[in-house]
Amino acid sequence: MNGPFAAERGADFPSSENVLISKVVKVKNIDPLKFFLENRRFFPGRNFFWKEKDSDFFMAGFGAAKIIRFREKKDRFLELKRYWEDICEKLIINNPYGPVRGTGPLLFGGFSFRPLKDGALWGNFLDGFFYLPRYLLTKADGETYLTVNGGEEEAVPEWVNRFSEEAEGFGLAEMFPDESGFGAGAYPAKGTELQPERWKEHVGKAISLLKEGYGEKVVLAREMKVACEGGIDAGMVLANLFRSQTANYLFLLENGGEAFIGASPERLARKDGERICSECVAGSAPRGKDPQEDERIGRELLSDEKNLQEHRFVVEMITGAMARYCRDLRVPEQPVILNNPDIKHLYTPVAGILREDGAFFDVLRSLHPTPALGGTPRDAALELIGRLELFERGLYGAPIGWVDHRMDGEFAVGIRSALIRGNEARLFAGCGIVKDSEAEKEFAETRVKFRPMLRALCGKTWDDGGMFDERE
Ligand SMILES: C=C(O[C@H]1C=CC=C(C(=O)O)[C@@H]1O)C(=O)O
Ligand SMILES: [Mg+2]
Repeated sequence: MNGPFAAERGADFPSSENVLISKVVKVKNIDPLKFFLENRRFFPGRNFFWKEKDSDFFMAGFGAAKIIRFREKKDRFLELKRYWEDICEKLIINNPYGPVRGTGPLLFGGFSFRPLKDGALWGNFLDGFFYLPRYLLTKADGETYLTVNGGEEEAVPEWVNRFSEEAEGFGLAEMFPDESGFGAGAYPAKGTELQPERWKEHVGKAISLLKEGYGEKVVLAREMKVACEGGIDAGMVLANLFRSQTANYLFLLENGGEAFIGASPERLARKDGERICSECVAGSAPRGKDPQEDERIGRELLSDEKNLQEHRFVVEMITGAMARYCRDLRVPEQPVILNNPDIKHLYTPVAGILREDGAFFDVLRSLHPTPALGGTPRDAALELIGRLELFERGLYGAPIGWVDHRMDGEFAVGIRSALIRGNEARLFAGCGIVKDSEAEKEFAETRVKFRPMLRALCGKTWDDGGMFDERE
């Protein structure tokens, strides 16, 4: 394997010889986000946060009982699956509450979009990066649980109890006292679009190649850089996203001095017992300025041939992949509109019953990347992405989420996301290119997709002027 991190040590599966003890206790109901923001300082660079899409399910992970950071040998999904099964064979679980989703031993993390070629941006995450958290706070079905994972049984640590008592006393607004958001805009920030003209040229090339019959669809993404004097607090960005992106997944994955963060509308797969589901989210339009305009844009999107094409490739592929593993597959015939604060999407849910329990990793592996992030046919699209995209995707557009010892879990697609490092953030946004695409329109679509993260980082977007005119 080439690249600057090739010789790095410790980048593999850690030993799985020891018995793992996982203890679950119910704790007083506390606000998971507040709890996370207040206590992540005890485990610098070793935390994660997850909120499920459209639900009141949260997980906050603190510290690591194990860190799993690996390169692909042959098949990352199956390599991780084997490793996790091995750990799970030696588990002792002390959980008096029965199987509550998201409690007990589980891995949280993400894969890279493809095995990395160049470690410059994503070297610390490698091809897969997961935690078995030392402490895990879970909110599920209105109850709050704490899981403690380690080599021996341990009482609930003092910092958890202390927080429970004090939690009533303050809100998010007190943690981030700033009128323009939870700290957003509190310091000067500068946004730079990286190589926008070159990106449009490459989109033009992709359109020509598709017209020549090279393929049907390819997703091309681009990057922005936001620099903030005085550093970026990933916790503040998370709080801002939490406030604005209520229907989306919310994720933060810390890795030492770096953090991958996002608010994605797109589910890759969710498994709960034998039930499994995925989602087709592709085809986009901006929100209207008032309810009438918004309704009109929605109606037009539902009958717009170019966007319907983008969407159809995703439905065909996901349906085919799920059919290999499921029975009783349910797929609506027509998409509906999925609304986010800045953007509308075409949306089709896909759900079924797994024929073989434990096949979660197999499903993930066959779904990723769907044509919402790769293209059709997959191999031709991936080749084009390699040739035409101007950065390495890493965790952008890749599966991020969790899996437990029953092989239940959930993965989102890591879009509407950013990588934060020191006082700089890299933001990513892409769009589905088909034969009928136009480079300028696709460019405008990526600008809409950057908006939520820009606002969460610096309280401003394109409309506010002044800070986004510089280009590299
Ligand atoms: C690739 C992205 O969005 C995908 C998901 C939904 C809609 C898309 C579209 O309409 O182009 C993209 O396929 C992104 O947000 O970076
Ligand atoms: Mg699109």
